[in-house]
Amino acid sequence: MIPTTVHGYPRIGGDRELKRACESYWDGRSGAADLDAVAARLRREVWESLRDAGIGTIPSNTFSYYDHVLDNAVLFGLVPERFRAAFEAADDRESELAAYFAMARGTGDLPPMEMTKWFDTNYHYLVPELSPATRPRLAGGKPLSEYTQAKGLGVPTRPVLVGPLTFLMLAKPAADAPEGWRPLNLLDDLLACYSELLDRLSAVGARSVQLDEPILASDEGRAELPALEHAYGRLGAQARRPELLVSTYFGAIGAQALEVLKGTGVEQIGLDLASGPEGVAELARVSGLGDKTLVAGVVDGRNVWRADMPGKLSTLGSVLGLAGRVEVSTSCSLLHVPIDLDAEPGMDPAVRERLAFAKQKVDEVVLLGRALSEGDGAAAAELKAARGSAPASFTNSRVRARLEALGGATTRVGDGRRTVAGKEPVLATTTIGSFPQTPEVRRARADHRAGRIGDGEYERLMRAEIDRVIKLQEDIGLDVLVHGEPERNDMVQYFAEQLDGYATTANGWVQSYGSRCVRPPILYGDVSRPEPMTVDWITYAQSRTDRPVKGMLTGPVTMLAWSFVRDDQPLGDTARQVALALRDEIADLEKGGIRHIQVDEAALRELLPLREESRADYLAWAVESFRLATSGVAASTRIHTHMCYSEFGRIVGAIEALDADVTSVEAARSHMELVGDLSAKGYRRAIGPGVYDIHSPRVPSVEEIEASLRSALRALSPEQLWVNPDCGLKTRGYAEVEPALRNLVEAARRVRAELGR
Ligand SMILES: Nc1nc2c(c(=O)[nH]1)N[C@@H](CNc1ccc(C(=O)N[C@@H](CCC(=O)N[C@@H](CCC(=O)N[C@@H](CCC(=O)O)C(=O)O)C(=O)O)C(=O)O)cc1)CN2
Ligand code: MET
Ligand SMILES: [Zn+2]
Repeated sequence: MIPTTVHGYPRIGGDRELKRACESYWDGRSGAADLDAVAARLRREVWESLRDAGIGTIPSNTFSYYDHVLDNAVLFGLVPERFRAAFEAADDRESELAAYFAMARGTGDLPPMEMTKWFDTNYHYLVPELSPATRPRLAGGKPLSEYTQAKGLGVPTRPVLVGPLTFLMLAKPAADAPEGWRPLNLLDDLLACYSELLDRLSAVGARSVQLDEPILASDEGRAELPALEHAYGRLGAQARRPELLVSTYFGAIGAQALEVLKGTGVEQIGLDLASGPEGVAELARVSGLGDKTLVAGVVDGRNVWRADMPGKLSTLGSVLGLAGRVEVSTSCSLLHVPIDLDAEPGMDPAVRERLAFAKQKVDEVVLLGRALSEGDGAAAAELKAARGSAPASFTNSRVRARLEALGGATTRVGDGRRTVAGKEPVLATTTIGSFPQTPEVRRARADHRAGRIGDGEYERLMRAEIDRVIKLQEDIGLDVLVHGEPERNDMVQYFAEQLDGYATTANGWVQSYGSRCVRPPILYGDVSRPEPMTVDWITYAQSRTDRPVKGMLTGPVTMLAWSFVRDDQPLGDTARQVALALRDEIADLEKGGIRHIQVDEAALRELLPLREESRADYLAWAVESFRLATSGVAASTRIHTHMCYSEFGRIVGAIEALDADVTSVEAARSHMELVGDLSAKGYRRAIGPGVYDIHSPRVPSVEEIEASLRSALRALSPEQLWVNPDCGLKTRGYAEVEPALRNLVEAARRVRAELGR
């Protein structure tokens, strides 16, 4: 029998039980015991469903209350200094959980750990903060207790940990670390802790342990081959330990890294054989893995398309002779896909029959294992149900003809766009778009969806909300207003619901960070806009005030990044179709009298390829599609854009090339690093480096915001500087948002006064 496994499984529960349990615990509506009980049940459900599906080796420790990188930091006592006392003092479950969630979410006085994207996915992890003073130690027992829980249920499992190299390379030096010191300097100390843990896991009976090293798919990871060799040389040579699976994913790792791993004592190597042909080629280049096990990641863990079974079988066939043993697997954890397609009975069958969510992917893995061991005959019928080519109805020739005709005509007629002076005050204040999605707003949408209220009533409620948000902003004294986005369930899904070529799900939730989830839409065919999407809402908001209201749209890159996208044409072609729809929307907004239009490219940095060699091509289509969307406007119309996530250093050129007048960016959790990046590279447009972190419930003081503004002004001219939070306010409550924005406006006023403006 060909063995099977998966690298990980969604942990939120089919009905988002984990989200509800956490939020209820945070609100004080339930206690630690309730939360732990939900968690134990969710873990059990995953293990049992994998077992019942016929998966051979089942992973454990893939569960997390908030984030698995945070869990790994806590496991090894790598807690930021400001949380240390509470962490060390925790002596019962309540205080332990309080210390854990404080790191993730912050407290009244303490800012949370920085959050950033997990490689090129929409999942966020918490960034460990390390310094030479940090002493790793085996401080927790989560992998042990989860292993034991599963064993008690009769399910032997393979505990999963973030590998030492990936963990250290994703960490950042704490503020007090000396210049030039790298977290990787802690490798030896940390390896000692992994060793101790492996020893203990072996003692409780674990047969194998999975160490995830996706960093090897990036250029940074590939540059650390000596560290790789050292780490796995050492762990591999350990006497008492379970078998080691070093799992790599999000791309091929290069023949050199593979050669290094092959030379160590680890028994199993996991390779991503789904993201391209390189994986198999590299395996051949190193002449196979000898007697090691190849965990062959053939079923793509990141998209929702059904696997091409004959193709997968042929890939598996080609690697069978290249390892001592081959285990069929997904390319990565299934964390990034929704749980069950069966929860989507309402979806268009023509689309639905082409899809596989986590549960269906598990079945694909099992089927491949069977077909491989018993010959294709055994599973012939199921194997034939391969995807086939897309039906003609997914194509829209009008869109294709229009794009063809437009060609490369995407230059803006810009004059004076870059001088802010005269149009808005210096240090103009604004927000990123969304205001709190209150329980009332969400309930109205749920009622509307369920037919409990009609279109008229829903529209009335949303307009009332817009009235409130406009009034509040006038009262606070913001310069450029927004309508608050109350009518949007999500900034991507909302548009996908109105575009042809896109399907949306009712229950296809995927974790984004902590308890926050999204339902990524599915872009399956040519995209077009049957009618205006936002014009009524925005023009309504503008009719309620004399101040300018910004229209809000989601840009092409972000529409793709946060969706599951067809894989039968280059992403750039798909982006152009989305851009064309946005171009029409922008023209309609302009016709409606809207003078500021923001096109969010929140995910521009996130989608940057992990390998340098693919970046220029990506940035070219990313910039081109943004300009296709925005270049139709008059010179007097202001184009804004917004990007989440810092570390813009390497894409400053592309940001400049977007040709947006004003760019607002996340900077609060990463302490204005980016302002330095931008000014060092000669960035001259207007920019709004977020002055406070919207991911935390903390209200920033006037003085704190003033300090941020002064620090930004060391690198930017007053004309260039806009003042705004670092992202949308949808996840916050009014109790925090109102004082925070009042402080923001006051801080801008004081700094303007200081400048005599
Ligand atoms: N797609 C996407 N990716 C993103 C972001 C983003 O905004 N969108 N932002 C960045 C950070 N990530 C985020 C991800 C999710 C959320 C978020 O707020 N998610 C909401 C759900 C948003 C949503 O879809 N809301 C729907 C459904 C809400 C819902 O759960 N309704 C209840 C019923 C509610 C009631 O009766 O009161 C239900 O269905 O059970 C709506 O408002 O219509 C959540 O998890 O709570 C925020 C940021 C990066 N990536
Ligand atoms: C995740 S980026 C968010 C941008 C969007 N306009 C908002 O304010 O919510
Ligand atoms: Zn944002």
